[in-house]
Amino acid sequence: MLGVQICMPKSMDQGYINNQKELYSFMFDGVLPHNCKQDEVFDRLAAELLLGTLEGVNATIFAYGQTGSGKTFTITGGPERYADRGLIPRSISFLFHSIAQRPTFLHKVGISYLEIYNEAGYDLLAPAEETRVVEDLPRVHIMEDEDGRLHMRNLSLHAVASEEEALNLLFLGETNRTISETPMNMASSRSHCIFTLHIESRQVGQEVIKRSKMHLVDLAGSERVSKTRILGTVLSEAKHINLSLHFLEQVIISLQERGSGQGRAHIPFRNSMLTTALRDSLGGNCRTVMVANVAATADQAEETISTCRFAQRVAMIGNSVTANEEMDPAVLVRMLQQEVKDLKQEIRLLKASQDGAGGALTAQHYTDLSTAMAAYLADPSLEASLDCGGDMRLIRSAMAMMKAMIQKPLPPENAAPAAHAVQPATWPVPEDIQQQLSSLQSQIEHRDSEIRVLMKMLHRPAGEAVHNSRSLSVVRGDMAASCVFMSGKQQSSTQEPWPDLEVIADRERALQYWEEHHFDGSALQENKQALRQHYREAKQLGDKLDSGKETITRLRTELQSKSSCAGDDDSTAASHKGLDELVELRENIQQESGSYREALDRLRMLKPAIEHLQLLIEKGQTSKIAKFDAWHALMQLGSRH
Ligand SMILES: Nc1ncnc2c1ncn2[C@@H]1O[C@H](COP(=O)(O)OP(=O)(O)OP(=O)(O)O)[C@@H](O)[C@H]1O
Repeated sequence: MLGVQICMPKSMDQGYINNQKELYSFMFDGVLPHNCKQDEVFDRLAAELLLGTLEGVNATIFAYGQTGSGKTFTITGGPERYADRGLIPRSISFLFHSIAQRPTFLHKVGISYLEIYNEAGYDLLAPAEETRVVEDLPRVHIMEDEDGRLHMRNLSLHAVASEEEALNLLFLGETNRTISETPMNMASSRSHCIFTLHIESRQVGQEVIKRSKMHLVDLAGSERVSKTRILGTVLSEAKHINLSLHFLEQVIISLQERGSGQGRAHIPFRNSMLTTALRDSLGGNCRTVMVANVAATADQAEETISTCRFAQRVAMIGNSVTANEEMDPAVLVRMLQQEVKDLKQEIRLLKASQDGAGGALTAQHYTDLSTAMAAYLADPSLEASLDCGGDMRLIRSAMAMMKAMIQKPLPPENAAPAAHAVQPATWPVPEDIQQQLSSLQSQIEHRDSEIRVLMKMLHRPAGEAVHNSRSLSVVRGDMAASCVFMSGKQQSSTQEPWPDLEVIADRERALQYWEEHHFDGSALQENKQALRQHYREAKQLGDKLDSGKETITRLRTELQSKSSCAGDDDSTAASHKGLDELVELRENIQQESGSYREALDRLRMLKPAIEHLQLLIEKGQTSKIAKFDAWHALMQLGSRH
C-alpha cells in the first residue's frame, strides 16, 4: 500500500477562523507517477488479470477521474505515438501472444464495445458508414431472463481469431465513439465506454470449458456540474453523467457497508445502466482494478480529493473470485462418441487377431484408407483422429502410406498410392522420428504460407492502408479537427512573424514555412523511425527464416537417406552407429526448428505492430495537412486585408 497526501491551505476568503481541513491522506495499492510509461502501466495493472482470464477468472479495469485527467489515455491510449498505446490494444496483443504459448488449449475470443450516453446504451461495433451522432448507432437494452440474469440485447459480439482482427474492430469502435465539446475540454468524451474481451478456453481432449470476461472501462468525466459552467444539451448530458456516477457511488457505498457487516443487503445496481452493466465487476465474481486519474495541480485539488475519496471506498470492497468452469455438453457428447468408436475399433482389432488376419487387402481398402488419411491430414483441429478401420493390416498399411507420403507428398487428387509405395520399410525407423518428420513437413508447409503472407505485407508500398479504409475515413477527419484545436503550437503561432505575401501565395513555400515555424513533427518522425526499425528487423527475420528452412530441409533429407541406408547394413555395430547418427540428426533438426519457431513468432509479433505504425503515420500525415490547410486559409484571409 502507498500513501498519498494532499495539502489544501485554508482559504482566506472564509477568514482566519474556519474548520476547513488542510491535510488529506489516502492509501492505495499503487501510485503511478505522471511520467509512468504505458508499458509499465500495462504490466502493473493488466498482465496478471489477463492471465487469470485464461483460467476462467473475470476481470475489470476502470478509469475514474475528472475530464482531461488521462482516463482515455490510460484505457485506449494516445492518438499519435505507438508507444502511447493504452490498456485495450496492449491487452489484445498480450492475450493473443499468451494464447500462442498454449498449444494444447483451444481458445475462442470475442469482442463487444458498449457506449452509455445519457443513460442509453449503444453498440460501438456497428458498421460506421452512416454514423454521425451516437443516436445513429443501434440501441442496446438490458434484458432479464427467467433466472434473473441480465443480458445486453442488441450488443453485437464479434468472434476474432487474431490480434489484427481484434485491433481492426477496436478502430471501428473508436471511429464510432462520440466526441463533443465542453468549455473545460474541447475533446472531452461525455459518455461511459465498456470494451469487453470474451474469452473461452478448453484443454484439448477435456470437456471442461473456462469462460471469462475482461472489461476495460473508460468512465465519463467526474467533475461537478457547477464547476464546468455548461448549458443546454451539454448540461443535460452532464446531469446524466453526474447521476450515473452518483449511482455508481451509491453502489460502492452499499457494497462497502455490506462488506463491513453494516447491513444493507440490497445493492442498488439497477438504478442506472452503468451499474447494471458493471454489476459483476463491482460486487461479484471478478478481479477489479480501479485507476483513479488525477490532475496534480493546485487548482484541481478539490476534484483530486473527491476522486481519491471515491477510490478509497472502492478499495475497501472485497470480491470473492472463482474460475468460471463448466462442462460443455456438446464436447462431452463428442468425446463419448469418440470413446465408443475407439472401443468398437479395439473389439474389431481383437476379433481380427483371434480369427487370424485373412486375405490380402483390396484396391478398395487402399482407396478408403487414402481418403481417410487425406481427411485426417487436412483437418486442422488438434483433436483430429484417423480411423483405419480396426484391422491390424490396415493400420500397418496406413503407417507405410504415411511414410511414403513423407518421402513423396500425396498427389493433389489423393489417388491411392501405387503398390510399391505401401510396402513396409526394410529397416524399422523409430516411430517418434517418423512422427517428427511428418509434423515438421506439415509445419514447414503451413509456415511457408504464413511467411508468404507476412512478406507480402512487408513489401506493400508505404502509403497503402492495411486496415479497413471505409471505417477509418471518419477517424481521420475527427482526429485532424481535434488535433488542430488542441495543439499548443497552433495557439502560439500568432506570436510568430507574419510570412511574406509571396510565401503565402505559393502553397509549397507556405508549407515549408509552416513546417519550420509551426509544426511539431516529432511524433510523426518517431513513428517513422520505429517503422523503419521494425522493417529492418522483419527483413533480418525473413532472411533467418529462409536459411533456417534450407538447413532443416537439408537435415531432413540427410535423415531420410540415412534411415533408409541403415537397413542395408546387417552388422550390429554398424546399425548402432547408424542409430546414433539418426539421433544426432534428429536433435539438430529439433534445435533448428526451435530457432525457426522463435524467429517466426517474433515476425508474427511484428506484423500488428507494423500495421499499427503504418496507420498512425497515415493519420499523422492527414492531421498534418489538415492543420496546415487551416493555418494557410487563415494566412490567405489575413493577407487579403
Ligand atoms: N500520461 C500522459 N502522458 C501524455 N499525455 C497524456 C497523459 N495523460 C493524458 N494525456 C493527454 O492529455 C489529454 C487529455 O487526456 P484524456 O483524453 O485521456 O483525458 P480523459 O480523462 O479521458 O478526459 P475525458 O473525461 O474528457 O474523456 C489527451 O490529449 C491525452 O493524450
